[in-house]
Amino acid sequence: MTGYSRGASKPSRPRRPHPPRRRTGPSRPPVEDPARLAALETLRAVRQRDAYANLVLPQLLRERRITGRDAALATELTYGAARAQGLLDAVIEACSDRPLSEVDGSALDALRLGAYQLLRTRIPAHAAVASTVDLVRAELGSGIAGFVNAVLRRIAEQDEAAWVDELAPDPDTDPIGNLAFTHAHPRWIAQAFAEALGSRDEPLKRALEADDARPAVHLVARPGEVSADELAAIVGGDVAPYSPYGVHLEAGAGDPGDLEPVRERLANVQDEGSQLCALALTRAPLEGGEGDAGGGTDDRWLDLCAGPGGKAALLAALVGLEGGELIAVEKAPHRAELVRKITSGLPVTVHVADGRETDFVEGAFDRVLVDAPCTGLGALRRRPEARWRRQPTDVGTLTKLQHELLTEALRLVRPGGVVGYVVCSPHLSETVGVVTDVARRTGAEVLDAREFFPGVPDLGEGPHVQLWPHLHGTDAMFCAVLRRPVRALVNDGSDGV
Ligand SMILES: C[S@@+](CC[C@H](N)C(=O)[O-])C[C@H]1O[C@@H](n2cnc3c(N)ncnc32)[C@H](O)[C@@H]1O
Repeated sequence: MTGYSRGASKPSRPRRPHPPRRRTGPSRPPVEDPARLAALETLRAVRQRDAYANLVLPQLLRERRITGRDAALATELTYGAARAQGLLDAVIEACSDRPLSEVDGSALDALRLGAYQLLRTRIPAHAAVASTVDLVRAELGSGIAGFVNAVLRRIAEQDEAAWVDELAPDPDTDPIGNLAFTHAHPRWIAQAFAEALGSRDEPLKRALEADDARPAVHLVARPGEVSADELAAIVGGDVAPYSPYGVHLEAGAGDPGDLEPVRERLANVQDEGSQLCALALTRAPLEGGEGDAGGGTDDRWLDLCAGPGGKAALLAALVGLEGGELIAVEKAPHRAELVRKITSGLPVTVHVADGRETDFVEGAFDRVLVDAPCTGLGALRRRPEARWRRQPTDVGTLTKLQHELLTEALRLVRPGGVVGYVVCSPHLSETVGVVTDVARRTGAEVLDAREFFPGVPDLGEGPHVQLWPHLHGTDAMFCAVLRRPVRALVNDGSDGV
């Protein structure tokens, strides 16, 4: 399986002038190629035990003291091969004498690593093939090395563009499938992007292209501690275009966790889109005067899905400057612990609880953030293997939870208070679908969220905001802002969904 549905137009296989040569005999001693070995082992962990490449690889690099150019090479090859997996698999399958399901898993990892070097890097073909084959021979023996050598040599016969031309679905009959293949996305995800963008041509192409590139790391300066200008000067980055607290680092600038301001808790790693969505919640005007129940206050904020705590830290720093406090709720205990760590020193109380079943009284908060669990289709750039792991069936389970959390948030906010609903996904079921339905059922007022993203261009027709990598340089975050009416909330008795 390659992850692409090519339907009736399954391509003919290329000619194979050289049948695979099977080598036998004694294995060579282990190769001295720490970068590729680390990449191969990470790809194996991703395949075998559903590991996350961006957790496994940094740990391997640290343990083996792999630094500098070797670390950069290992990172490029691992994340690149994980991201492009479906495209690579289609090419590998076209060059193999057996279906992928019959290829040994470890050999497949090596083939992905080799194919990525051949198709998507400037590493000379002979070096890409030889280094991969050496690794396989040392790790798996000469027999498998011969097979890998034969497949990689066939892949090397043409470049990525030629393979795409040969294997991608016809752009005239299946434009979305063609763009999905070309930019290494599963078709259903490209389809979801197309629906959110209202386009199956140039905007979709630009969105998928940007989503396939390595993202820059963004930092957020902690309000009240350091300004974005100061942070940019300290870390050698650029002040972000839209977030007053944001700083962009150069791609490949090393581990941001090693930066002194991050170690000293003056700054955190946080995508600029996440910063903007958290800030939107703080910018929406509240209603209700001193005489109203709970009215006139703005000092008790709630983050209903807080882990690992990036937005909680930003919100807490801001509410803290005004003498208020943030309550952070997180269901998973280990993620609640991360919230405690990242918000230490800030006015935050962390509760381990299900956000749908807390002990808080109705109307207890002035502002509530629901940064709901979601498919994460908006942050695929940052999670290399995620696009091939997520399934369309994940969407239904998540939208049910999203409905329930947003409904509860509207109960917990005071009349006249505001709720920010945020997901890191452009999938319409998780975004507009959830908000429209909950607003209809509860009678909550949907505000024009674009007003709370000052200076940010290309925000479309509103009232919700959908950010995009190709338009804003951020993750594809979605943000809606709802206000609980000063009159009572409607309860239509249904559980939603
Ligand atoms: C998108 S993440 C939140 C990211 C976070 N706001 C940040 O900026 O770092 C969603 C979080 O919700 C948590 N979660 C899932 N189901 C939940 C529930 N029923 N109640 C509360 N938290 C939940 C997940 O464990 C996850 O940590």
